[in-house]
Amino acid sequence: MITMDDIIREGHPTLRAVAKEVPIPPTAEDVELGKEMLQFLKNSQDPEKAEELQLRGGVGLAAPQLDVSKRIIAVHVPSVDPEKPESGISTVMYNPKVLSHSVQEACLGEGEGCLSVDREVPGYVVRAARITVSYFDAEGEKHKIRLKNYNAIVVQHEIDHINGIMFYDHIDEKNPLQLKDGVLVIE
Ligand SMILES: O=CN(O)CCNC(=O)c1cccc(Cl)c1Cl
Ligand code: NI
Repeated sequence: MITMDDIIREGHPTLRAVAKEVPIPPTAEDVELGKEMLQFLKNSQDPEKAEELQLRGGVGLAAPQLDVSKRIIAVHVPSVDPEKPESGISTVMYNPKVLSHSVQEACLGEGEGCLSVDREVPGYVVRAARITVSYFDAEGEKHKIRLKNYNAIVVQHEIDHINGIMFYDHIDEKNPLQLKDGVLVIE
């Protein structure tokens, strides 16, 4: 079971490496890793489990954060609206790839955080508001999905990790809370 002890922190070189594509269909080992990554996210969002296991909450996780330099990410974003269950996303993506993205940009009003960063880094992380992503699932099936708003932001944060990019790389150091016109602020 993955706990905080398995998560490497900034300064570890694996966080700055470009991770390698995995064979498709994924190996049993890579399937198991994906399952454990998704379970970690669910545990981290369960108040009792998070307390018991001392987990920081997360909506996404990338294999490099576990010192595994492979292009595997997990996302578990609960739908905020029970009427629209499809508004959340819960899946493991093997070799995810952004095929296209909107010109429209967006950011989270409260900024971003990262389990590999043990400090608050204030500032807007401006990303594409909508993305089209292709990826393979645990069975080796190819998917092509369109994401927007919070789901799109989270998947971009994770795909950054497999490319050695940290969220604060996107923050304008001189004006971290400066916002260009037209950037959608997601609350
Ligand atoms: O790479 C994944 N993590 O570091 C897990 C912890 N961070 C989050 O859950 C998180 C928090 C805020 C905004 C975004 Cl986009 C994300 Cl992803
Ligand atoms: Ni992160």
